[in-house]
Amino acid sequence: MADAHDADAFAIEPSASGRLLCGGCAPDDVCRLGVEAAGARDRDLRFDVVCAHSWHGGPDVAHGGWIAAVFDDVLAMAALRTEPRLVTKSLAVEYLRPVPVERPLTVLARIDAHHGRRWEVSARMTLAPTGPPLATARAELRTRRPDHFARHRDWLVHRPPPHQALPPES
Ligand SMILES: CCCCCCCC/C=C\CCCCCCCC(=O)SCCNC(=O)CCNC(=O)[C@H](O)C(C)(C)COP(=O)(O)OP(=O)(O)OC[C@H]1O[C@@H](n2cnc3c(N)ncnc32)[C@H](O)[C@@H]1OP(=O)(O)O
Repeated sequence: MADAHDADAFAIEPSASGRLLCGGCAPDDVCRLGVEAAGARDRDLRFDVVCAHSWHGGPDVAHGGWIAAVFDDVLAMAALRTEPRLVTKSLAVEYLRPVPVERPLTVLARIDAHHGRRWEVSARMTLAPTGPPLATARAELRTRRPDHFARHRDWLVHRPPPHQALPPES
């Protein structure tokens, strides 16, 4: 994991059990969103996904934010095999049918195009093992510039949180 002095050394590496996990999930070696990589099929990466009841938004149906987060995760993973230093630039989700909680789901994700730092990726979510789409997503990813996190920290250091701001001059 990157330390405070070299945030740009941050890159996803397989966890103890071989999973590719984000920085928040890696210490516990489990994806809190319920996403498990399940292999490749033609151009698609396949993921087994279950929405825990705690992520419900309506009665026994998934919160749309959980669906978007799952897509963000799998779309990054689709490109991660080639490029470990990515960020999401844009993400568009189509919510087509309610997504049930506590039901096995399948998500297929693929790279549609790649030019330089720019990646276009897409994914679809169905009931497992297949069926009509419940939701689909498209995203544009960027390969991070080498100083991405350092630039962010430099930018932030000049914008302290309000309680640290200097009192107004009397
Ligand atoms: C938190 C990171 C996690 C990464 C993990 C990924 C690996 C996956 C791993 C494992 C499986 C788990 C999956 C998890 C997946 C999660 C993926 C995410 O959700 S990533 C988080 C959400 N996305 C962002 O935080 C991007 C925020 N946006 C940006 O940083 C920029 O807009 C960016 C890089 C997308 C722009 O790229 P350009 O190529 O279009 O343009 P340019 O020239 O680089 O920058 C344009 C302007 O944006 C600002 N900007 C760009 N980068 C900046 C930076 N680092 N700090 C401050 N400002 C920046 C500056 O104003 C700049 O203009 P001036 O250079 O000043 O003229």
